[in-house]
This record gives sequence, C-alpha cells and structure tokens, in this order.
Amino acid sequence: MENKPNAATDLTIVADSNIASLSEFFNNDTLSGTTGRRVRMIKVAGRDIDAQLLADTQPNVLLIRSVTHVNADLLKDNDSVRFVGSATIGTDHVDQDYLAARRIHFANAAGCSKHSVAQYVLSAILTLRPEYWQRSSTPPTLGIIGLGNIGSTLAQYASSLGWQVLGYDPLLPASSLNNASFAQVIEKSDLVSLHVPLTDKSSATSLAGSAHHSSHAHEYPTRHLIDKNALDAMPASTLLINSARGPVIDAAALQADIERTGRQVVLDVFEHEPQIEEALLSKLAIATPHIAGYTLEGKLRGTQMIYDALCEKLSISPAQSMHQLLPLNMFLWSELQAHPDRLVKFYDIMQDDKALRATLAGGQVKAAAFDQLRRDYHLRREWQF
Ligand SMILES: NC(=O)C1=CN([C@@H]2O[C@H](COP(=O)(O)OP(=O)(O)OC[C@H]3O[C@@H](n4cnc5c(N)ncnc54)[C@H](O)[C@@H]3O)[C@@H](O)[C@H]2O)C=CC1
Ligand SMILES: O=C(O)C(=O)[C@H](O)COP(=O)(O)O
Repeated sequence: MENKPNAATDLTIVADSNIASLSEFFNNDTLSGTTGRRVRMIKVAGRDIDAQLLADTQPNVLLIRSVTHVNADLLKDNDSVRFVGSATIGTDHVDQDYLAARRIHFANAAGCSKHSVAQYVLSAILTLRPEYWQRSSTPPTLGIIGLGNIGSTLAQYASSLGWQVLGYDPLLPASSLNNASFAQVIEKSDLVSLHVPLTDKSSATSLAGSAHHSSHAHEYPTRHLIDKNALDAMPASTLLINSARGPVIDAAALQADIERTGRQVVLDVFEHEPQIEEALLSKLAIATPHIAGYTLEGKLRGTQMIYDALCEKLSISPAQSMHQLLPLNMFLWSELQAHPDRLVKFYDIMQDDKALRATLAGGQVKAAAFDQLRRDYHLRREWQF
C-alpha cells in the first residue's frame, strides 16, 4: 500500500540513473517538506526513457542527461510531465519549442562543467605538446570557436599560460576576445578548439543558457561547421579539438583530412556517437568517450542546477547543496602551473584514451561499450582556478 503511486499526493520523478547524487538531491526531505508530497523516484538508463515508460509511470518530473531525446515523439501522449530538467549544458536533445507550446517547464545546467571541459582541452593540448608550457617569445595561438561559458573559460586558462587567443563568435559583440573571423581562426591558429552548441539552420532553440541570442541561432548553424573547406584551409600542423558535439565536424571529411595531412586531432564527441568506427579512431591523437565535463564537481553542479530550478518551480527553498557532498579538493591550477610534471596526477587523459581504444571489437566501438565507459567513469576532480 505504502508504495502504491497516488497521483494527488506523490511527486513522481523519472530520472536518468547517470545523474550524479540523484537520491541526495531528490528525496522527501529535500523536496516535499513544504508541499507535503511524497517523492517517488524511478531511475532508468537515459536511453531507456521512452513513451511507454512515461505511460506506465506517469511522472510529474523528468530529469535527463544528453542521451534522452525529449520531443513530441516522447511526450505527445503524456499529460503528467510538467517539468523537464537536463543536468547538461547542451540542449540539442530537447525540443524546447515543443515544451514551451505544451507549457512544460524546462531547465538545463548552463555552464555547470565549464572548468572541467576547459581543463580537458588543456590536458589534451599539454599532453600532445608539452613544449607549450614554456613561456617563449612566440607563444602558441589558440583559436576558440564559440565564446560562451566554456570558450571564455578556456581563454582565461590560455591567457594565464601566456598564449595568444583568437576568438570567433558571431552571436556576441566584438571584444578583445571575440577578435577574429572564422577564416582567421582556422588559418592562423596552432590549436583550434570548438565550443559551440549543435544547431541546425532551421533550429532556433538550441541555446538554452544563452537565451539572450537564441533567436539568431539559425543564422549560424554549427552542424558540419568544420567541413572539407574549413579543413582544407587549416594548416596541417594545427591541432584540432572537438569537445562540443560530434556533428559539428563532418567525420568523413575529417578522416580524409587526417589521411592527407597527418593532423593531430582530439575528439571527445563523435558524429555517430555512441558508435565509433576504427577507421576514424585509429587516426586520432586522443579519443575519449564524451567525458570532458565528467568531473565530480561538473556533474554535481549539473544536478544542483536542475534541483534548484525544480525547487523554484515548486515554490520551495532548496534544502541540499553540492558543497555538503564534495570531499576536500586539493587540485590547484596554480600548483600545476608551477609543476607541469604533475599533469597526469591532475588528469591523465591518456588513461581515458586507452580505455576507449580497449573496447574496440570487430572494427568498432559499440554503443554499449561507449555507454558503459561513461556510466562507470572514474572519480575525476575539477582543478580550482
Ligand atoms: N564534451 C562534453 O562533455 C561537454 C560538451 N558540451 C558542449 O559544449 C557546448 C558549449 O558549451 P557552453 O560554452 O557552456 O555553451 P554557451 O551557450 O555558454 O556558449 C556557446 C557559444 O557558442 C556561440 N555560437 C553559436 N553558434 C556559433 C557559431 N556558428 N560559430 C561560433 N560560435 C557560435 C554562442 O554565441 C555562444 O556564445 C554545449 O552546447 C555542449 O554541446 C558541454 C558540456 C560538456
Ligand atoms: O553538459 C553537456 O552538454 C554534456 O555534453 C555532458 O557533460 C555530457 O553528459 P551526458 O549527459 O551525455 O552524460
């Protein structure tokens, strides 16, 4: 009797089981205290959240990460969901127009892992090109495409290393950081790092967290932003890093480019993710399974942000804080700068690369292996800047 759902008094939550500290944030004490509602939590693998599950469980709240597509296909026959929270920065998996039309509240976790992703990019660069630690009269030039939360944070780290930065973001005003055209970034950088959302020409909704310019998104779509033309214009010596979304690079053009130029390329995201072909993987300098943002801090901040948004929607005060859940953090960026040889202690990116390559079977990394690496990801900490 006690566990039987009661639509009137229960707050039923269906959540991706890969969301960090779900039970600590979403329980009777942290949610239903003032509303008196009993929290019923149903944890499911993100890819298993489908219309049938929603029909069976009738949740009021849906908590997701990036692998659950939220759109009319999922929700057209459902009337129970009133709040969707995605514990991610990216929102390309959510049809926000559809949610708005249905008056379903949506929240994401803008900026939650901006330091973690920036630190991933730095780790990749400094692992492949340790000479860039040295301050020299000709510092490297880092090109950053997309100057939102992650791109601008990465620029701060680069500046603290004395690097030159060329930035391109057509949706932001010109500035000392937003200082170059797309062609200049592509042609003049030693390193190019991508930090754009995945958007299509017809899409005007993929910029949650950047709502101030979302209505212009369609003017500068990012799908295949890095295509054959862009790669042809990029010097062979330029290191290219994609930790944004896989389809921002045309994978076929990239493979041909690496075969032709021998370019160093780092991918955390893949056009056909969660599947990766060995033909591409074998040509990459570093490859990781979409874990750039996967520090303890980045994940907890994501959970905190959707928890806070749900509390606001329920008109209750937040009663949980990630700071109560975080163990002591001893990773200081200033220490790493003083002791570059400690990089692998701070984050050993090659360990993630090796783990991904070890799952190759029959010429592919299969979806299940890719997902398992992400589900069982080791404890990684964010460095304090
Ligand atoms: N690999 C991973 O683990 C993670 C990946 N991401 C991805 O990184 C993306 C960026 O994250 P944030 O910086 O936090 O987002 P953000 O929304 O703060 O910034 C994105 C910036 O890209 C700019 N932009 C949009 N279209 C552009 C174009 N065609 N050319 C150049 N700039 C363009 C926007 O104006 C905005 O300033 C997310 O959308 C997500 O897809 C985010 C977190 C973790
Ligand atoms: O925040 C984002 O955007 C991301 O890409 C996430 O860090 C990836 O996380 P999952 O949702 O795919 O676990």
